[in-house]
Amino acid sequence: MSTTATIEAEASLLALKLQNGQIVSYKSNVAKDTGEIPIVDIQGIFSDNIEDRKAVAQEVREAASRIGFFYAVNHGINPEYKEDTFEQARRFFALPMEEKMKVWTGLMPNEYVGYHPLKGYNRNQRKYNDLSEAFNWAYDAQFDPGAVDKDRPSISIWPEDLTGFKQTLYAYHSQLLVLARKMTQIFALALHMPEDYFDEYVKRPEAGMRILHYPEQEASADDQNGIGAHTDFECFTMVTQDDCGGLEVLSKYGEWVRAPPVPGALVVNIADCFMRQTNDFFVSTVHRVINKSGKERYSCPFFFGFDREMMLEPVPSCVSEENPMKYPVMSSGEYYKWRANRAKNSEY
Ligand SMILES: O=C(O)CCC(=O)C(=O)O
Ligand SMILES: [Fe+2]
Repeated sequence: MSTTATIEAEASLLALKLQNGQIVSYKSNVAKDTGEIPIVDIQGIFSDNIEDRKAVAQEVREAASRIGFFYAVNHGINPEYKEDTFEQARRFFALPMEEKMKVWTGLMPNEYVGYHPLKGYNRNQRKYNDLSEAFNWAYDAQFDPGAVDKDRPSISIWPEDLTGFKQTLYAYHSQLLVLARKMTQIFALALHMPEDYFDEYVKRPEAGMRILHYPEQEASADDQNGIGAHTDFECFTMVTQDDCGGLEVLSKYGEWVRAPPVPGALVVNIADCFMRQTNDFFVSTVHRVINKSGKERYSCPFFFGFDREMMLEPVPSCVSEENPMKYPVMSSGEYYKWRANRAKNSEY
């Protein structure tokens, strides 16, 4: 089956068909600095005073419903975790191809874990394949300080002879997991729901993480992406960037907006499960990376979503008789499996 590359939709609009079936249009392929992505100081989420937590939730509500992206600062995670993770990323991606292919994601049907080779995908049907490689791993109850079920097996695959690799990556994963559960409560407040509304959904969360390596790109942005335009699958993502830049976000006005690194910040973005559950109130915004920094870029997204067993029922504050649910209800697990398969299918 052939899918759309960049097509001339109208006289001056460009369009893309995404892996989730959505068609998006934009005015120009050139990104701008518009300052549309807000910086949210999230320190108040740790306060014992509900009013402090609600104040952060209000800013999150605005960002999540307008552009679907924000920078979270004062999140409390020691920057050493990031540095240690990037050191492991450099070590892993420098391995010979045959070593990396021992944990190839193709060995794990229906799952997104393992190694995704350089130029393995062409998400937007560009002239050259996407110039990035990645290693993904999944939630492991052994490394979850809040685990309800420590013996639950994890689905990840790990390289054998890389001492300290798994431990270092999970050290950061655990920190982000704790923050993500807290942020889930803030998202509940942001939706004008009780703070514990999603607690049951995240006891056994979907909490995948990945390290990515983007070599310096020589081809033009019209001919190649680092990672092509896409939306994420889960509820929300927290991205750790290095200082190269290159992340771009598609605004609802059809403009590519740069999301440059902000020191110490995590980039938080809404993903498709949250958009579905909030009946499009939260927006899962299309994004991509093009590394024109002249340096090797590394990044580390943490994807947080609901227990695979839970149904993606609409959030009550987001539906009404006048605004009925737009999406069929399915379990998170069914949705992830569908998306993982589409993402790994090179036709898209
Ligand atoms: O590398 C980044 O900054 C973002 C990567 C990304 O969007 C993804 O892996 O889904
Ligand atoms: Fe993404």
